[in-house]
Amino acid sequence: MNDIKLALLGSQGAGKSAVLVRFLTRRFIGEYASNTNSLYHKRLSIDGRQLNLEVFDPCSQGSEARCILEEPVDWADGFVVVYNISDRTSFINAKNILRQIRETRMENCKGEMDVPVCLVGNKQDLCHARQVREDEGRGLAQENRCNFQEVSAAESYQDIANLFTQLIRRVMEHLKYRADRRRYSGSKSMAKLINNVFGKRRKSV
Ligand SMILES: Nc1nc2c(ncn2[C@@H]2O[C@H](COP(=O)(O)OP(=O)(O)OP(=O)(O)O)[C@@H](O)[C@H]2O)c(=O)[nH]1
Repeated sequence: MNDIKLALLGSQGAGKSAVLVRFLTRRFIGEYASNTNSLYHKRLSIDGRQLNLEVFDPCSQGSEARCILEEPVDWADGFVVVYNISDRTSFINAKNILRQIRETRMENCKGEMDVPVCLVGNKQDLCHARQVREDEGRGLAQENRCNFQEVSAAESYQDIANLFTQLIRRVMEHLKYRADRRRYSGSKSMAKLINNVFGKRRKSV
């Protein structure tokens, strides 16, 4: 069974809990406690594979709260970064969060392929009050080589289910890549060791 760890990041009130609860329960619940960190668990089957999904929904992060961010950035295998399409400040905050994910990951996992991230523009039902155009969201996602989806946690389940499914697939590929890489560098250093021990002896025969 694979363990997959995701973290949801974004501004206060962007709808992180609403998006996650929609995915986990198919329901929209209007209000959520926002002063605690929550860890959700779910067993899933994707492409015939059984998965243990853990999702970390931290209490809100302001753009200045780098220390709160670093914990989930180290822990998670993939990220959902949520902004509210009717709140430009939340979009700017999402931009900062994407940069911080990139920087923290670059420091910790040198040379690894990009960690899977999905940028989500929530509250699509509030398009009459839109402050962030869809192409701006798409452009930011392209710059950061991540997936992008506009959704409405209030109105629809399917888009949210699709984005989580795609993200989980990318996380599984990423974890496999990391495991293969570790195995490869392990066997390379073993080959080096064998060469060091026996290579010299062979030369002197
Ligand atoms: N119209 C609309 N409102 C939404 C949507 N998603 C969430 N909301 C509302 O936005 C508010 C904030 O939603 P939350 O899910 O608590 O947001 P959050 O990002 O988890 O907020 P914090 O826990 O404070 O960080 C709540 O009043 C939700 O009912 C949506 O798609 N459309």
